[in-house]
Amino acid sequence: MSDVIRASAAPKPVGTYPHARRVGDLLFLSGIGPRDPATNAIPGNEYFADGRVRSYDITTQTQAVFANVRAVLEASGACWEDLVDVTVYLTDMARDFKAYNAVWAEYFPDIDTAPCRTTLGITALPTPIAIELKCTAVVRADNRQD
Ligand SMILES: O=C(O)C/C=C/C(=O)C(=O)O
Repeated sequence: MSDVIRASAAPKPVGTYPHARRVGDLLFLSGIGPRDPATNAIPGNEYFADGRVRSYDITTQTQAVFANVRAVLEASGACWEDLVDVTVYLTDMARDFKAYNAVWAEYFPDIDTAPCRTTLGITALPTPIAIELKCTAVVRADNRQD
């Protein structure tokens, strides 16, 4: 038995999958990117006239994806500190790792409370984004809403 989470403050999924599923204390988030929840625009992207991405700002996208993760956590009755495992997908590891890693350090300054992390370089994501996160959280007992 699991609870389906739909987060109104997070970008609409691009397919038939929920923002998250809660199974007991475990919370599994779907992969999520930096799309703006209100406009669906991708922050930090600039485009050619034909719609291809001309340039992007990985710092802006990393901050935006963290905001989206936070929105899903909050809609699930969880919080930032509940994150235990994060897989990060980057479409250009060589270009973007350093800047993304610096934003990560701002959001998770303390190694003793930061979630586990794995960063993977991949060739493409379903929308023209440069970063996507796949997160798992354990909702603390004093934070549970049921
Ligand atoms: O949220 C996005 O912009 C793109 C992410 C999509 C997926 O993770 C997916 O379709 O599985």
